Amino acid sequence: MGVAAAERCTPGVAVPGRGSWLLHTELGPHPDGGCDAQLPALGLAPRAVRAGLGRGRRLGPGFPALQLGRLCECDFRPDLPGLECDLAQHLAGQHLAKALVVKALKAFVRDPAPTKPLVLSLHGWTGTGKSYVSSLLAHYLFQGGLRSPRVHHFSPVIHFPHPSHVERYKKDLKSWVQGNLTACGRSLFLFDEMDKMPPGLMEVLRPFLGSSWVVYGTNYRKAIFIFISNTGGEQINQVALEAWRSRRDREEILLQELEPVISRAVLDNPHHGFSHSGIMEERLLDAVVPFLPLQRHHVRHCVLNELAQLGLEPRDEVVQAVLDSTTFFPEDEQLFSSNGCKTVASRISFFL
Ligand SMILES: Nc1ncnc2c1ncn2[C@@H]1O[C@H](COP(=O)(O)OP(=O)(O)OP(=O)(O)O)[C@@H](O)[C@H]1O
Repeated sequence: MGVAAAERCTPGVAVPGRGSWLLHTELGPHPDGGCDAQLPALGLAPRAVRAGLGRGRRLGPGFPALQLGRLCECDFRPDLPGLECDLAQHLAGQHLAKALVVKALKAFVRDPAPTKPLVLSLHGWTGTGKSYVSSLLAHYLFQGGLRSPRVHHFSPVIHFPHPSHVERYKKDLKSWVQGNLTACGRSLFLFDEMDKMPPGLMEVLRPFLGSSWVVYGTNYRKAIFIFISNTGGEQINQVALEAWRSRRDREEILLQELEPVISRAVLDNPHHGFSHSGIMEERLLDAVVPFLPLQRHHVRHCVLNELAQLGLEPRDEVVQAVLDSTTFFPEDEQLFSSNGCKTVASRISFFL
């Protein structure tokens, strides 16, 4: 998107950082009845509706399956132009992530009957925007954004399943996903800290991510799954560093260069949730999304974003103070921010 288009965008939205990533649901389906709760009012049994949707046949006069599909969109209110604008204005230094995410979502959202859920795996160094992009997706896809009852988070750091309890957690995780999808097929699942998952846990997700017709009587093909991890971050940084050393424009870095190194890093990491899950081997990921390390001018962009969020004018002395207090690597070139833009917000409040 050109600058002219970006200037026409609505102002950036307040996107809560990781600190406000609250868990909506304990393991188990969301307590509100979801779309199915609306169906008896129409004289329809949820099970019959799902069966009808599955076979694509009419359920009665005036209720073709597709109409019912729309009725069951819950909080799903996609605003892709809004997302594109926000990314163009506020996401710094991530040309590949921006293009990939928008392309994948456009294709998925426009398809009234997707053959499989959308599955994205985000990879990169700390503070480069993975959670930020996920929260923007939630905001522009679901009314209520991260707080929508259709947006579900799972983090091993919060749930902290002990390795010896994996079998029990597998059952819980399966019924959590299944229950939430039964309540609403249009659900977003965010799996954070994928590199800290106990081995074997993610295996239970495999049936939900593929293109099987129906699993456990639930239409799950309209769901979106996002997996987040730092695995592959070092390898992405290395490719970005080599590009810089050979004076290649950062925007010339191609997905084809990064995808294989990320996949290798994931497969080589026994602590990554995909390890032994079959998810990568069965090619259930629709996109591996790389996040590049952030340079000085990207951190500057983050500072300006943050000041605008606070309703403040850009102030050179604040921008400079934040940049001066940020550490960069590698030691010789001082090129990439050690923690991306992660500490920008807290540093600004210190220097204001
Ligand atoms: N590329 C970016 N463009 C604009 N702002 C960014 C970018 N990356 C990070 N930020 C800012 O920094 C904050 C922290 O980033 P975020 O939590 O998305 O990093 P992350 O990649 O998920 O890190 P981690 O791997 O440590 O979880 C964001 O809320 C956002 O304000």
